[in-house]
Amino acid sequence: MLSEWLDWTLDESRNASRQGRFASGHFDVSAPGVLRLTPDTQRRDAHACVFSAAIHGNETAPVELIGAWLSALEAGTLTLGAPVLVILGNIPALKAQQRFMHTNLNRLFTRELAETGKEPARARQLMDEVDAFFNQHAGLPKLHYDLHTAIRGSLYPRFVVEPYADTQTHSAQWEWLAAADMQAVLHQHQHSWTFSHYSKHYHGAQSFTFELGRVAPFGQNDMAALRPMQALLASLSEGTPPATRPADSMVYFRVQHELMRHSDHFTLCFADDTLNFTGFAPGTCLAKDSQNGDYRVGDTSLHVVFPNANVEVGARAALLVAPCAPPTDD
Ligand SMILES: O=C(O)CCC(=O)N[C@@H](CCC(=O)O)C(=O)O
Ligand SMILES: [Zn+2]
Repeated sequence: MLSEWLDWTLDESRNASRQGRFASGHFDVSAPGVLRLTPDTQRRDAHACVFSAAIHGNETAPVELIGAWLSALEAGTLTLGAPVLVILGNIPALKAQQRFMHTNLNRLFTRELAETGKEPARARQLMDEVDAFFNQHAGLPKLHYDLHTAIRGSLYPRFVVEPYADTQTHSAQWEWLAAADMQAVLHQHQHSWTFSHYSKHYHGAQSFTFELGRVAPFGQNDMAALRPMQALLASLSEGTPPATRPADSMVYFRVQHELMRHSDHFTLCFADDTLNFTGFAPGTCLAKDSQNGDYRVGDTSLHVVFPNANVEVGARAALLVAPCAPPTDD
């Protein structure tokens, strides 16, 4: 059964069907943690939708959200009208309830990937699945929502990262995101090789990384705050136009600088409980690195997002961002 897929993915010893029917379509499991849903009747407004979760294994709210949405399809309270590829990214990390096992899966989504190991192998498998899905539905507009939660609290608890790529984001997306109660948007300034970037860069999909609150164990997420987001997933999967709200009801930031960890002796100069989007005045020291020296804010204030001193050497330790104007119409 469809709603058992999540449990079955986590417990491969259990028997579950690899394909079958539900009220408004059929499903098949094409790889572990990869579920393809095909509608009996495709609606005119349908997108080819990719909904992914658990690219980081300890981010459980998106898994609960996908679970609730699958249950509605199973119960027939929601009708599938668009093809959807559902992905649970890092299954060993999801079982272990940790961000990753060996390396951060969400930095590996490039066709030039040279690394070997379990997470690189999983990244290759997921890229192949996305390629096959978008090729199968080449006549439809493409969309990928990669659902996450953030490690720390945030001045804007729900926000999206817009990956950097040539494809322009349609103005309707901002209105849908605002209606889904996203509070902020962060435009990336360079290629980042995340999963959402993969779909945008290689397939021209409308694509975002969503941060849906703060990391918490299963059962401890504030799912009430995610009802508007669930409504957006529901509309997209029904193939009906999503609710809208003015785009300028969200605040917008652009990445100015990616703060990298260059050495073993790397520290951030602010408290561990500093909220995402906290601003720092010109001249403030933000990081100390024995290899790279101190990093200080330049002439204009910067806000810090995803600060994490414990990343691998050579990895991103924070995004430094500045406010920008809301996008204008297409
Ligand atoms: O809270 C944090 O520090 C990390 C949350 C998270 O996993 N964020 C994504 C953002 C991806 C992007 O930049 O588009 C990540 O770091 O992979
Ligand atoms: Zn994440």
